[in-house]
Amino acid sequence: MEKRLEYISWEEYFMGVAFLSAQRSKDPTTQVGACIVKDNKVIGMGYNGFPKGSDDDFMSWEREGDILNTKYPYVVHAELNAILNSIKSLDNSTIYVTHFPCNECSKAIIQSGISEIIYFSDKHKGSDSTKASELILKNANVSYRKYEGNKLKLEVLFKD
Ligand SMILES: Nc1ccn([C@H]2C[C@H](O)[C@@H](COP(=O)(O)O)O2)c(=O)n1
Ligand SMILES: [Zn+2]
Repeated sequence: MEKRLEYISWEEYFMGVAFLSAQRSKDPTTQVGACIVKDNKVIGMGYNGFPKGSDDDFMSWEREGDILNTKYPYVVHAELNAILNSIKSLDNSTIYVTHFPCNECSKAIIQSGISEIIYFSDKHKGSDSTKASELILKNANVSYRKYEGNKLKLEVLFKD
């Protein structure tokens, strides 16, 4: 029998895990996922959400109004969750993210030892946060590039 040819590439696989992780997010507007990989093994995953133990029904997902009544001061970003959830040293690892990291996450990525970022969306390109990320990542020699896989959709069928 010939080997199966429809298998997905490593890049498609790990970006797929990042997008699957994003599906755990309860943010009604933007779901972000991250997957940290070393030697082709997943060593951390995360998605954006309120801190562990927070009462989801008490917290607000608002985007506007009094800052203290919005989600922004409280939500833990996907990249930081992936770093905090990781199971071993992140030195020279790669983080796959559904969205280009903000400047706060970029700082955490640099400090954790991650050396490469592969992102899918850069919809906030040109914003101050993205500009600051680009500057600080370049300065710290953390490389970043857009996803280059062919797949833009992966179907996961639960079957026998
Ligand atoms: N690097 C990032 C940037 C943002 N997020 C999260 C934080 C929020 O839950 C959401 C953005 O919400 P929006 O302003 O689009 O309503 O994305 C993240 O996890 N990582
Ligand atoms: Zn962030």
